[in-house]
Amino acid sequence: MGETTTDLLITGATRVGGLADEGGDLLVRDGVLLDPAEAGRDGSRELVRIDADGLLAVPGLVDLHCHLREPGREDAETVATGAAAAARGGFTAVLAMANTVPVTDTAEAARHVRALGEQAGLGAVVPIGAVSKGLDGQELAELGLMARTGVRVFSDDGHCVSDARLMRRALEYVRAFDGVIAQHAQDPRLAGPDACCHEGEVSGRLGLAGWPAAAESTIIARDVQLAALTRSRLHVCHVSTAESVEVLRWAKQRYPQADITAEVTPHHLLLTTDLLAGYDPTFKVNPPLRPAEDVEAVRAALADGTIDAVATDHAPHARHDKEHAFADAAFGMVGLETALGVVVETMVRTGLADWERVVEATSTTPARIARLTDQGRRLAVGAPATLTLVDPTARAVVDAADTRSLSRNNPWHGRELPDPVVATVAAGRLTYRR
Ligand SMILES: NC(=O)N[C@@H](CC(=O)O)C(=O)O
Repeated sequence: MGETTTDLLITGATRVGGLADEGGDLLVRDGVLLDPAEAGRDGSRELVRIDADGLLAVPGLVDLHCHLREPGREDAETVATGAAAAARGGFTAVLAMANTVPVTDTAEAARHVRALGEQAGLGAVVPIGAVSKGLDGQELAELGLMARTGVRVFSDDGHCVSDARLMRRALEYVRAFDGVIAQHAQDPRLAGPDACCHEGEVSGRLGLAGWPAAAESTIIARDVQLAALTRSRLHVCHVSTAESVEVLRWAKQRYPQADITAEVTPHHLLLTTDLLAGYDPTFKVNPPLRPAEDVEAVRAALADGTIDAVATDHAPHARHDKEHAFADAAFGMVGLETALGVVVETMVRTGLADWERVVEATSTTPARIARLTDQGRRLAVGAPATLTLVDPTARAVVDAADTRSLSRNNPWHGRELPDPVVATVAAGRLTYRR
């Protein structure tokens, strides 16, 4: 962050992250946290104050998994609008999935996404590199060249790396530069090409083709063993079933030499497959919404650390891709602006997790998985001024039209949820203020 002439003084916040003893005032200058006693000492600097009495100050949120659609589908989202939605959601860094047009499968494509994020200036936009060229699951993409531009997370998300040999080679390859393979675990051979929801009682009643839960957990069972074999880093995207949780719990114990992590989305923490009864394609998502037993299992897994992190899988879609008969509509739902609210609703209000665990799951741990050294840091003097101010009690009714995203495929529309994010500061810059 460059030199500025304005300081930001945040007063009265409660810091989460074992630092309450350092007091609630925070002084931000040139992208760094300073001793608040310095505030106002240098008369040449302007001082902007934020009264944060009653608020929590947490390290800025980091999203391991979102779709920003640029290049190629700027009608659904751009890096700038996605970054604005992220800032409003309390995020100071987001990782942008590779399934753009063209795919982020070269060093140049990765540099382009990063540069678009820098232009937007609303927090870090970090490219995820494709595992396979064109996401076609056949040949490895330029993993090493992308790594040289700073890419550490590789994923074919939207597609499973279903070929076990390619998956093994990808895991072996990324070890050289401490990369991680983020897998969309779903065996494409276990369901037909028409699968559009969870296979079970609801899909049977509605006459829709489904994916069995086993399509997810069987791939995870394979991949954790490949991670152990290669002593590499595996991250499992959007875990959605009870069996997947059981496999992960076993694998983390069984293979301490492997570095296995997993994420869950906000929507899989709260929404169930019953919502499909009205055939509303807003609720069509991949992996699909599951029965209540699965929702309960992923919540418990997030609480006990079997699932390490929350990631949004923000998947904006233009109206003309989403407003179709259920079977024909695009998969995905937006989620950046509501993510923390859903986590508070499902984990904090239920007593399953405290704010320390929320900070771990939404900031510290995702930053570590993505190797972002200037994110997820304790809010202490000398650390990067990258933080989110949170009102732990505020609630609001979600309005899909009230958004910084270009898309409206919002499954929370009309629902009352916690509305915690009051302000976001990314590398010293106020990127959102309510
Ligand atoms: N998560 C989704 O439902 N959609 C994702 C990709 C995908 O996983 O299909 C998208 O890019 O739209």
